[in-house]
Amino acid sequence: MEKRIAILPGDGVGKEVSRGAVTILQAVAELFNHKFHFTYGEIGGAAIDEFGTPLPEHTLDLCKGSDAVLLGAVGGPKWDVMPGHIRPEKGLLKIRKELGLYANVRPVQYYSSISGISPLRKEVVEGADMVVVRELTGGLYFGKPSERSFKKGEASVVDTLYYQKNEMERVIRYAFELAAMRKGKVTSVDKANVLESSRMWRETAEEVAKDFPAVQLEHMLVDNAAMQLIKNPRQFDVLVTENMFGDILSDEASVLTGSLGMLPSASVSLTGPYLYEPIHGSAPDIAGMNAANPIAMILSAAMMLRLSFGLEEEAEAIENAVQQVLDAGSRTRDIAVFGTPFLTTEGMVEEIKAALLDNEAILNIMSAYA
Ligand SMILES: NC(=O)c1ccc[n+]([C@@H]2O[C@H](COP(=O)([O-])OP(=O)(O)OC[C@H]3O[C@@H](n4cnc5c(N)ncnc54)[C@H](O)[C@@H]3O)[C@@H](O)[C@H]2O)c1
Ligand SMILES: CC(C)[C@H](C(=O)O)[C@@H](O)C(=O)O
Ligand SMILES: [Mg+2]
Repeated sequence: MEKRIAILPGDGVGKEVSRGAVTILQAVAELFNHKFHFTYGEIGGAAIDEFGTPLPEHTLDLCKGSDAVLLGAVGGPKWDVMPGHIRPEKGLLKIRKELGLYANVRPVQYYSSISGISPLRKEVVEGADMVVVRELTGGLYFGKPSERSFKKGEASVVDTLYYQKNEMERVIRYAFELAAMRKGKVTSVDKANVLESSRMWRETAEEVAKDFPAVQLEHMLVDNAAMQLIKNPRQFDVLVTENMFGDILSDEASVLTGSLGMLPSASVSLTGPYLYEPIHGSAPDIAGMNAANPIAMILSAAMMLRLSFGLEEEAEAIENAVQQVLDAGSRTRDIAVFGTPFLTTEGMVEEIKAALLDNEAILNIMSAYA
């Protein structure tokens, strides 16, 4: 198979983890005899520095002309003080809007070999397996009016939570389709006791549910959902929710796995290429230190192979390699028990690559950690 993949490393650890994902994809191409053409584009702070805008036209064109897009992360303190309120994050919001990426799919998978890393008790997190489906091109992030150019000292400010019904309908439908292939339950998360938009969200969920008689629908208020996620995470299958609620709940859900560095995502559209990115940010506190966990990015690449290219076996090969190195005891700092040895970003990528290319290699890793 021959595919064009746009790589947008972005800022901070985004650059380090996307290098890792490309290494793994090259190994997959070699192993399974595919041709992946990687073309690099700028986004976020890196694009501001070079072109004065967080999403240059040529980056957008590159993405539109590719079969899939892999994105690292954007942002960092360097650009928090930019004049004219040019923010790296605006590039991310714009690419999501321009590519029509209406649903952001964030699987939260429990790995038994690193269960000790979560601050939650093993009995609570064991077996947790859910997907957060986050609406991605509407809601509070995109509603107008919005005073994105708030200036210090102003006495009032406005952000707007706006949705058209069809924007709710398509993402909720996606969640139901996903649940029908999984455990058959959708938890629709809203704030219907306060927000009018949430009342429409609830009504829409009820309407979509009629087309999926085998899928159970429950409604949950977002504040309760935040609590239930860490109290009893096994109750969840697919959660579907507004843009900002989904942003917050998915970072929270990463605590079940032990680290933000473990959670991949896929953003799907009705027409153009899908975009894949870890859910974490540019991690300025560890950027440039070869310390980031590349697994979220590598698992995002696996999601790309499965969802965009239909390469199920290849996706599974990556996921199995990740599972194997974790089972064998390989750790980056974020998932290492305090005081125990850990690998660099590159070290982890090399071990995953070795596991992918040669199952024998994993035995050597295991003996090294024994
Ligand atoms: N999709 C994106 O591009 C994205 C997502 C979130 C935040 N951001 C941006 O990133 C910048 C920093 O934001 P933040 O600090 O709130 O969130 P962050 O996700 O960058 O980091 C939060 C914490 O998680 C850790 N972490 C994140 N990814 C990790 C990884 N792969 N391995 C190990 N540890 C990891 C960081 O070290 C930090 O302690 C901001 O500018 C923010 O806007 C971008
Ligand atoms: C950087 C920011 C705009 C972004 C978001 O809120 O969508 C991030 O937190 C994410 O989760 O991808
Ligand atoms: Mg986020």
